[in-house]
Formats: sequence, C-alpha cells, structure tokens
Amino acid sequence: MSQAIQIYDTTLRDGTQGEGVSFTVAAKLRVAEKLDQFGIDYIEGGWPGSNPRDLAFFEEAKKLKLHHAKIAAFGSTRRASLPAEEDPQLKLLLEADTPVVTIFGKTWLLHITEILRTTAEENLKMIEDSVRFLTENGREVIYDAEHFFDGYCDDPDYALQTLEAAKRGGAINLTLCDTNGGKLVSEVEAIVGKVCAHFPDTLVGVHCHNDSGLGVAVSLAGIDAGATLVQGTMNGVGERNGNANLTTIIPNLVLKMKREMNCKSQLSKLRDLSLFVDEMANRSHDMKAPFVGASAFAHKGGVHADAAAKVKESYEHIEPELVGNRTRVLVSDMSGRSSVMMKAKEVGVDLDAHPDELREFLGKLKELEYKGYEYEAADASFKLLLNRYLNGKKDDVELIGYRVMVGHQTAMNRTVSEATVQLKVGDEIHHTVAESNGPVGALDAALRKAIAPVFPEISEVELIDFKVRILDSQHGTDAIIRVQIESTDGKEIWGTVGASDNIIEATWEALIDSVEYKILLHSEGK
Ligand SMILES: CC(=O)SCCNC(=O)CCNC(=O)[C@H](O)C(C)(C)COP(=O)(O)OP(=O)(O)OC[C@H]1O[C@@H](n2cnc3c(N)ncnc32)[C@H](O)[C@@H]1OP(=O)(O)O
Ligand SMILES: CC(=O)C(=O)O
Repeated sequence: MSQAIQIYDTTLRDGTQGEGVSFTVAAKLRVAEKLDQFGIDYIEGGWPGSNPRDLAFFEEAKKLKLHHAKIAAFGSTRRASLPAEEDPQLKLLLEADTPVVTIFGKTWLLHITEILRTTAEENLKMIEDSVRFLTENGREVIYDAEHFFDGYCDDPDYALQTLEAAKRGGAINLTLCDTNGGKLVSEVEAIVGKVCAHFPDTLVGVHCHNDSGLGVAVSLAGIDAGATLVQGTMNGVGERNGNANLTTIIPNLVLKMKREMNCKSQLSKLRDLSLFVDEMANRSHDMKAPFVGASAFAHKGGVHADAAAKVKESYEHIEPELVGNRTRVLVSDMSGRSSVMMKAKEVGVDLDAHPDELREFLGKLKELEYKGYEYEAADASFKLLLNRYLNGKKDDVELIGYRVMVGHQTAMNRTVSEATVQLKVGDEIHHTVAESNGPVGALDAALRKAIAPVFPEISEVELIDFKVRILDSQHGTDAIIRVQIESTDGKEIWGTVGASDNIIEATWEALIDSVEYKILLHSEGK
C-alpha cells in the first residue's frame, strides 16, 4: 500500500510573498486554526527573521491549541563564513519556539557563486551546519532545496551532495523545490524518481511554483514518482504566479490518485476553507478555481445542463458535494428548456404545471438577453420573470413615475441628487422625495420611503453591490446599459438586473426587482 501523503501549507509564508496578499497577525492565527481543523499536517507560519509581524505571529501561535498540525518557522541556512550558533537568523528560528523549522539552502551553482558569492564547498558546510544546529536544539528540520530541479539539470552530482549534507545534519525531510516554476511534468517526475532511489530511507517532498501554469501538475508528478510530502498554498497564492494550489492538489490526490492523508475526512469542507482564506486575505474568491470555485460545476450551455440533469457525471468530473461545492445552472441565451426547468426548480418555481408555455418562455428569455438583460447572476429577477410570465403574478408596486435631478453646489463643494417617485401600492398612491449624494442613492431612498409604510420588511434590505456595464454596438447605435445589483436582508443575498439605453431607467428596473423580491421572500415566510 502506498504511503500517506503529508500536506505542508505555506500560505502564511510563501503565500504572503504574492502580490497583494497580506494577513494581519490575527488573520494569520485564525487561518492557522482553520488549517489545523481541516487536518493539514504542517503550517508554515512565516519567517521570524523577516519582520515584526511574523515574530508576533510565532509569539501568539504558542498559545494556539492545535489538534494535529505542527507549526513550522521558515528561514535560510547560515551566512557564509559565520558559525551557525552565531547566525542571527538561525537564533531567531530557535526563538520562534516551533516544533518544526524549515530552512532553505542552495542547490544551483549559479546561485552559490553569483548570489551567495561563496564556494560550492562552503555551501555544503552551510547546509549541514545549519541543519545540525537546529536538530541539536531539538527541532524537527525540513530541508527545502531551493532551485533543486534547475540545479540538478546543471550538475546532478552536486545537487545530490547538497541533499546528503542536509541529511547528515539530521533533516527528516528533503523537499525539492521548483523555485522558478519553470520545469515540465516529465522533468520533475524523472528527477524526483532519481532522488527517491538515491535516498530510499529518507522522506522526500516537493515544493513547486506555477510560473509555467504547471504548479499542480508537477506536484502531482512528484508524488507519483515517490515524494510523500507536498508543499503549497491555499488558493495558489504566492510569489509571482503563485505556489502550487493545495485546493486543487488535495482533491486530486484523494479522489483521483486515491492517496491517503490526514485531511481526507475533511474534504467536504475544502470550499469553505478556500473561501475563508481569501476572506482573511481580503481577496475576492476565484470563481474559476478548479473544484472549489463557484463556476466549477456551473452549467451554462443548454446541452450540458440537459445532459447533467439526466446523468450528473455526463458533465461533472466528480460529485461537487465531495469538496463542499454544488451544481449550478446558469440561464442565458445559451439555455435550453432543461436549463430553465432546473433553474426554476432551484429558485422554487414549479414548471411541471406549464409544459406548453416553457418553449415560449425560453424565447422571451433569449429576447430579453439580446436586449441586454443578463440573468446568469440575477436569480431574483429570473424568479420574478417566471412568476410574471407563467403565473401572471402582478407586481406589488406599480410605478406611476419618477424624476431624478442631479445638481452641483459650488459654494458648498458638493454634488447633490434628488429623486421623486410616485407609486401605486395596493389602492394607495404614494408620492415621496429623497436626497442623496448620487442619483442611485436618491432613487433608492425615495422608493423605500414610498413603500415602507405598507411593506416594512423593506427596511431590512441593503444594497451591497452595484455594477454598470455599457454593452457594445450589437444592440444598435444606442449603447445599452446593464445594471446589476446585489442586495441582502442579512439572511439571503440576491441579484437583480435592469437594461436600458438610460442608466437611471436600468437602475430603476434593478432596484424595483430587488424590492419586489424582498416582498416575495417575506410573503413566503423567509
Ligand atoms: C525561494 C524563497 O521563497 S526563499 C524566501 C524568500 N522570502 C523572502 O525573502 C522574504 C523575507 N525576506 C526578508 O525579510 C529579507 O530579505 C531578510 C531579512 C531575510 C534578509 O534581509 P537582508 O539581510 O537585508 O538581505 P537582502 O534581502 O538584501 O539579501 C538577501 C541576503 O540573503 C542571502 N541569502 C540568500 N539565500 C541564502 C541562503 N540560502 N543561505 C544564506 N544566505 C542566503 C543573500 O546572499 C543576501 O545576502 P548578501 O547581500 O550578503 O549576499
Ligand atoms: C523554498 C521556497 O520557497 C522555494 O524554493 O520556492
């Protein structure tokens, strides 16, 4: 039986070397706890010799009550010509007081002569001394062989000597790094195989970057060739194009390669973990991320949706629930009847009662999409459209008219907008006026003021996103403007859409749909 794979997460160290990625100390601690709950084996928390934030993390991390994971502090081998016990960086690694220390050393002669500006012999001593100093001080040492694959291609004997030096020093794991991320799958597979044969009694790991778009593929090839530890980051964050993405590696190892690992039982929490890490890093989640992205199991093409409705695996490579994701059906002008049926079911409308109208409704939907509406991200507008079209449902709020004025007051150095709306709500006419900085805010405020006396639930609704897109000339000489709004009542988030050659009119349509949807939710007891 093949050996279990150890997962080594470096989101909090190499991940933070990515452009635009940073965590506060508090966020780092929360991510570490979450990674532990997920069952990750090693969590690299940072480089204590690098900055006060990482030092503070290691200080606070001592108080964490982790169930399984070991925290690792990261750093480099000692400086050339400086005894290990006098090297300030190595001292800081000990002071971090972690059970594991991971140090990187040089493999590639180019780096030794041109970057460290030392000799090949001294580099071997730097590796051995540094690892020995840390192991003699009670640390479990993982040795990261930086640029291992480039170094091996340049001088395989010397590359192996660097690993032997780390082993002599007492490293429990030799991790081979594709630091520049430029290696191909076949190269990594062959070299890892040779290293594993050379060190049959030592654990070998891989640490790969994504510069050629192959970070995950080369990591998996390394495992296939005998490595039993894989380093990577959540969501693939990291220097340049990022590190190998653990949210892709883990499900491939478990579901496709049938490998054992401690976090296997937590696989259905993978999407949650991925979202959490992005949230902590204040990044938006990648919709297209394999396995965990919102689009990973989203079917837009009508033919796909039809087949997936009949036999799920016809267009899904795994059951989405295995990684905590779900199948989604997107309605658009590429939909067929099956997509509409599935989407209707998802938003709670029963189309079985309307078999004849379905084709007609589909035609209407495609016509609206052609005019500029887009229902893909506007589930609430889609549900209202279904209700209006198939069930003849009347809107609760009827527009008599609105007017919006935008003015600039130089003396007060401000722009002010005023909106007036006149609505029929039930049998009553409501006429209100409201002011705001911008026209959307003014229109929204006047609309709420008019209907709140009859539908007080509207006060719970908040606009959380407003997107405007000018559509191209396929719609004729007048540009069509599409407005998409996201709203929430604190319990649910919904999307609505409007389209017109006038931005205010498009905004109004999206706003009124948002309000109608909240009234509908309330009437359904939600
Ligand atoms: C592949 C990787 O991802 S490795 C990790 C890279 N991550 C980082 O660099 C983030 C954290 N880094 C830092 O905060 C800083 O670079 C520090 C604190 C580590 C060093 O700062 P400084 O002492 O000012 O050095 P600086 O950053 O200018 O240069 C790096 C030094 O490390 C040396 N160095 C690089 N790799 C190694 C190594 N494996 N062993 C020993 N020394 C090394 C370089 O030779 C250079 O020293 P030199 O200028 O005397 O030749
Ligand atoms: C050690 C490391 O981060 C690298 O070689 O990429």
